[in-house]
Amino acid sequence: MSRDRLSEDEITAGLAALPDWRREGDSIVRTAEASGFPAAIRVVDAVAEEAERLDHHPDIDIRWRTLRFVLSTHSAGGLTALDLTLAAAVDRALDTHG
Ligand SMILES: C[C@H](O)[C@H](O)[C@H]1CNC2=NC(N)=NC(=O)C2=N1
Repeated sequence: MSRDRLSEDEITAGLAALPDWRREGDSIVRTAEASGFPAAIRVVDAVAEEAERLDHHPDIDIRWRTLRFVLSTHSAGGLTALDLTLAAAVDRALDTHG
């Protein structure tokens, strides 16, 4: 998958399909509450599997059962298609394990 930076139009279109994510500068961010701390860790574990598969890794803040994911492509200095793909994987992990 391309690690080229997305255009503003591509970012807008991508975020339309990811309603739980918001833009924060050169990143996209989602905060979510799991049912408890063990569930939050299961979400992170599932995201870790997918991040390894994609070779693309989120910044994650864990505070008890509140998770905050910050996605950007560090090597590109902004957002790429990989961030949208990883965002969808985070959404699935939260649906399944959160
Ligand atoms: C060598 C390896 O492909 C790179 O270091 C990858 C690993 N995971 C990564 N994750 C993110 N979010 N951005 C990157 O630029 C990045 N680079």
